Amino acid sequence: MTKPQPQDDVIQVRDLVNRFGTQTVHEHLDLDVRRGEILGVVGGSGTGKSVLLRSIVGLRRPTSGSVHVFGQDLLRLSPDQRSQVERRFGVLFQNGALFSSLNIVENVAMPLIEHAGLTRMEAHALAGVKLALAGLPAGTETKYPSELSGGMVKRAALARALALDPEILFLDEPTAGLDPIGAAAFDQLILTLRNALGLTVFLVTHDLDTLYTICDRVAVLSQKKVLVVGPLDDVAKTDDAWVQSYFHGPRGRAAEEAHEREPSPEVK
Ligand SMILES: Nc1ncnc2c1ncn2[C@@H]1O[C@H](COP(=O)(O)OP(=O)(O)OP(=O)(O)O)[C@@H](O)[C@H]1O
Repeated sequence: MTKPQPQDDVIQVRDLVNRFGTQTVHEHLDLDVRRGEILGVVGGSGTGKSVLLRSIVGLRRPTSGSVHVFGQDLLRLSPDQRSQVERRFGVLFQNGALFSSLNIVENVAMPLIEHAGLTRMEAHALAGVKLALAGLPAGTETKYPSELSGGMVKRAALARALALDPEILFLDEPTAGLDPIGAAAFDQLILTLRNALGLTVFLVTHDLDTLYTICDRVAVLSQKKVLVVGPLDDVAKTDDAWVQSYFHGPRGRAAEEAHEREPSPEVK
């Protein structure tokens, strides 16, 4: 008989506390992220979704508690060891965060030159592949971020996040500011990339359509912790005022009905 295997978690957050002065954002927060899943993280404004993401990727030292990514605590590693782990994940921040003084291909090539030691020519060739993977039309490589639409900037930033072939992709509000058609296309791109590359995706979002269309599990941040985490249908039944008004308010019902009309065949 096969011995049951422990859950294959790539991220483990335990007893996390984050305070800013007298404000407590997280109090004893626990969360596991499973290999290969798309986890949607939701919660009211200011519940600490971005602070959680920043704590996991090592950009913020929590007040207390622990965060392990691939079993390693980033804040306890030497700079070299840390850089090895950081190469295994890519981050797409809310505003895209491209360098305005570099054109698109230079933006994507930068991590390949800095972290993978490629020559400029090699990095530009590979950056072109990543841009195509992210769905950037040919001819946009030499444009500057200010010359592209919001949707294209997101795709370019996604290409940069994918530059080093990460195993985990962190996305902070990826569809914010996109029109519904652009947002739906971006959702499909994330799903396709996860399915093709086996990525694990940690996705902070307010977008109900994204949750219904591509997320395997949803984590709700409320009352300074993860109030509930699980498949969306289970989470939506939680007896909590915010959960009920979010999932069963007019926008929640519209997203659910749209999903029932056109369920995504690709979600695991
Ligand atoms: N560097 C900081 N200094 C002080 N307070 C901060 C800092 N970063 C975040 N906060 C506070 O922590 C709280 C959580 O912020 P966070 O950006 O994580 O919320 P969020 O859930 O992502 O919100 P939104 O959905 O509006 O983006 C907010 O009250 C914010 O003001």
